[in-house]
Amino acid sequence: MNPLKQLEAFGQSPWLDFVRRSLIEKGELAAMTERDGLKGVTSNPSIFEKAIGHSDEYDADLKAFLHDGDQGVGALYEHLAIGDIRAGADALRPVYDRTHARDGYISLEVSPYLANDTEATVNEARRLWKTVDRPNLMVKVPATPAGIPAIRTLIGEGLNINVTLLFAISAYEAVVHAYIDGLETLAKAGGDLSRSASVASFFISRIDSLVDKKLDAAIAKGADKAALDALHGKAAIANAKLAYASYRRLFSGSRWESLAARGAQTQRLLWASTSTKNPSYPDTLYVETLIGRDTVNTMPPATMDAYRDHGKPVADTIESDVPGAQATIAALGAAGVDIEAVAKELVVDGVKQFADAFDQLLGAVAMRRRKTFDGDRASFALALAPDIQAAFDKEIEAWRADGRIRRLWASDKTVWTGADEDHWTGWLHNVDHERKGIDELIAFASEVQARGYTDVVLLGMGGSSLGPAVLAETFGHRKGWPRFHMLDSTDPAQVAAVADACALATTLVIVSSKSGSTLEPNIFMAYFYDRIRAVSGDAAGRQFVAVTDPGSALETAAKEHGFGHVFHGVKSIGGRYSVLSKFGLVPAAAIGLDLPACLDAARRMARGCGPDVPPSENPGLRLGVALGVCARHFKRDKVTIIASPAIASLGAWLEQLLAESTGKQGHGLIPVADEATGAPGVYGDDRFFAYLELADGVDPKQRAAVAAIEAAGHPVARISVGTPIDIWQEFFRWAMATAVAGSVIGINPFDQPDVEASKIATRKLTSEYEKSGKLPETAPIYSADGIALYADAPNAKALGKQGDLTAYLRGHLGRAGAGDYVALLAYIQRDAAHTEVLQAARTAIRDRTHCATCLGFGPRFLHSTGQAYKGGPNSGVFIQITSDDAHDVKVPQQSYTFGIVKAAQALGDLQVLQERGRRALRVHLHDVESGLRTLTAALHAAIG
Ligand SMILES: O=P(O)(O)OC[C@H]1O[C@](O)(CO)[C@@H](O)[C@@H]1O
Ligand SMILES: O=C[C@H](O)[C@H](O)COP(=O)(O)O
Repeated sequence: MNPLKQLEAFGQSPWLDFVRRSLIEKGELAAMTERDGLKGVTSNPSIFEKAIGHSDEYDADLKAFLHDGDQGVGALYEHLAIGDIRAGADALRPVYDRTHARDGYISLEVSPYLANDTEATVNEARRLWKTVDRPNLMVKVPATPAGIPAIRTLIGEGLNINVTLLFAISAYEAVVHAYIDGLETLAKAGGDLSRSASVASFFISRIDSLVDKKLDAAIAKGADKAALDALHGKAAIANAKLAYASYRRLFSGSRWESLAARGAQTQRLLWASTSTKNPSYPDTLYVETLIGRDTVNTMPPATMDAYRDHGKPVADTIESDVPGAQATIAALGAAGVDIEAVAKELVVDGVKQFADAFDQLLGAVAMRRRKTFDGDRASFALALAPDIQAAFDKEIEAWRADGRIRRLWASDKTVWTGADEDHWTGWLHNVDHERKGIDELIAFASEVQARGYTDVVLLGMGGSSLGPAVLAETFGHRKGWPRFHMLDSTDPAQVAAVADACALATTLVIVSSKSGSTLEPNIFMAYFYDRIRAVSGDAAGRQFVAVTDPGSALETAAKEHGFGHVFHGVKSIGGRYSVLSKFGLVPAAAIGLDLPACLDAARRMARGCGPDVPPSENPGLRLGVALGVCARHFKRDKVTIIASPAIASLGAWLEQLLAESTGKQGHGLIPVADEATGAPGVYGDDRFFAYLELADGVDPKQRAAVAAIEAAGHPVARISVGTPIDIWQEFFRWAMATAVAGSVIGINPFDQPDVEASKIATRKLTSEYEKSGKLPETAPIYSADGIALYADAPNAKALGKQGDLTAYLRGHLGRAGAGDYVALLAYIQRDAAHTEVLQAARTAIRDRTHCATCLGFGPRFLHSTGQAYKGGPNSGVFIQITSDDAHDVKVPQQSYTFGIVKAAQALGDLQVLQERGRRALRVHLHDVESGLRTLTAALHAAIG
């Protein structure tokens, strides 16, 4: 007779410790119930890892499931695992019915990540129970200190529970008490006790593996070899015998009898971990010795095959020689091996092992999901030199080992500095939310078209304007939709130029400010309202919409002026992360983008970076760790962004995200956007390169330049962006990367403490102006040919007295050394001509000094890179460029002009840079055009 079948006669049920789709689909599982008397199945994360991660049996199902719509990695895993569990349950259903709910179960384990959280375990078990929806499911819950109360609750609710990771008799006894308590609760609630089943999975081989190791260590240290050798391979079986004795004792007595009288089943001991790990032990050791009435032995296929082949069943071996078992445990104690301590260690290790396996499993699913979606078009690769790679790997492992990505998604502020970061993580979850509410925006888009707007102007600063600007530049003017303009400058010429470029009677104005109190959008709004009122009269307000956080002053003003719409932002999303909320979506709607497609792309990345995607497969996390590690450990903090021409505008958005988020407390990333790409030799060792290549718009020269940079050993992140719509993926990827880099660097990536300093200085200057009618003046350190130079005492001293402009500039640039960057901060109109000459100067400076270079137009950069320039590392050498304005423009209802505001902003900015001990020189041009020519000629001469 098949020895497996004989076990039944001895009161033991053989279960299979293995799951695989083909086993069920091909009918093998059902066949085993006949052939081997198989009565149940157990699974665990390691088993699913082997099944799903190492076979292609699930590929077709995964593809089909994804074909119906994008899913997160956790959902994909569950789809596959639950498919198997349901099919397995159905195959075992005849056994369940035949044994009247005593046998015929299949087990599915709750996520091992929750092993130390009672409430989360309870919720997860309930969810799985409901989802699987089979009476012969057992939910596996570990016997950790947090798991035991969960077991009590779940039994009380009538769920079938397989208690896993049991090693200690004390824990086992606590589990039995929890079971009996739970049954009493269930009885009180009128539950059917006879249909409620539970097993207590006592792990066997793992005990021997650890105890044997400890014995070997003791022998190596000089303990009595013969005595200790005799204990090898004995601990687990002895422990099991004592557990079985406890079982007999605990399921007796009046308390139990009254439950039994109501039909309650005992919670059987299930011997798990019964494959022998030490090849010198017989392969059927943990079957032969553990036969007992009312028990289960779950065996992996190899053990089952071995037992079927040469097993020799003997009844009640578990009850033989219990005094001998006690003596073994005592002898182990005398040898310094405390079995309770061993058990504790094994629980911790068991949770870790399953969590590690789960990481691998989810990683494998994530990889398949990515391949299914992206194919070869969208990819992400890091090229890191060996020393950086080693530090990167270490950090990645640290994130994996403590589940930091899950903590990040759970808004655990200790991932960062423990300040108020938990209040600022709304962007993590907002894409789904916006996707659900998309109809409101689609209706708004139809209204924009129906009203026949020719132009749309967005008024806003930093995070409130740069995302929309990327969209407008990337997608261009779409036929049948308004042309897009953006105003984020107080330069009077720029303010007027934007308004003059619009047909004001048919212009839609989007006033975009989260706080609603930012100076610039408010004065832009006043200006545009006046101008539009002049053409549209009292109906002017209808041409305006506001995007702002609920209850802001802007919302109040919008209502007063009869704005067409007020769209709300989300308070827990800071400005620079806000493109994934109405701040990006309202302008996107107004210029005619396919909103569902935008959000689907963003959601794909959000899911790809999800809490269930382990670090090895998580693209946002990997990028963030690379950025953080390079800055923190290798002084490679100049994040140089190179993007395909069609998506080049992403650079300005990335700048504000990276700089304002990370540049503080003397640390951070200095983004370098729109710098001409050069040969490897022009770059210092302080660079990190991010190359965003549009699959449909590859610039071969750029690609070759990046390849040369990579070959020269600089760290490079290569991101392949499939199509322009995929920039929505980049919005999420980089938001995640920034949050992660912030954690690695050790700062709060959601505040901007140093922006406020400039704002305060500016406010002081404008109120002084309102009182006195002028801004404070200091004497220049040099003045000639329509140009004046200003510096505070320390900077003036460092520069010394020089004969001409070129000499001053030479001296100032000479202060930049290895690891420094040079930034041109231009408070002039941002137009193509000005950009071109300043870019040329920038390239020349970079090529000559090998320093990273930045170009910012004021006041725009104040809400972007300005934070890092003041709060980040003191490695900047600044040239501030200001000018007289040929034509100034009045700010309605104020005593000041845009020119005054701009001048006050520049002065305030300079003051703060100087207070922070930055190397800063102000160059004032009396006439912008001729002054710029003189300045750039002098700059070229200074470095020539
Ligand atoms: O949307 P708001 O509140 O007008 O702020 C604009 C910008 O100013 C800052 O608050 C500070 O620069 C940015 O973070 C933000 O994007
Ligand atoms: O329930 C089954 C257990 O998870 C399994 O038997 C553990 O076995 P192992 O120790 O061989 O991993």
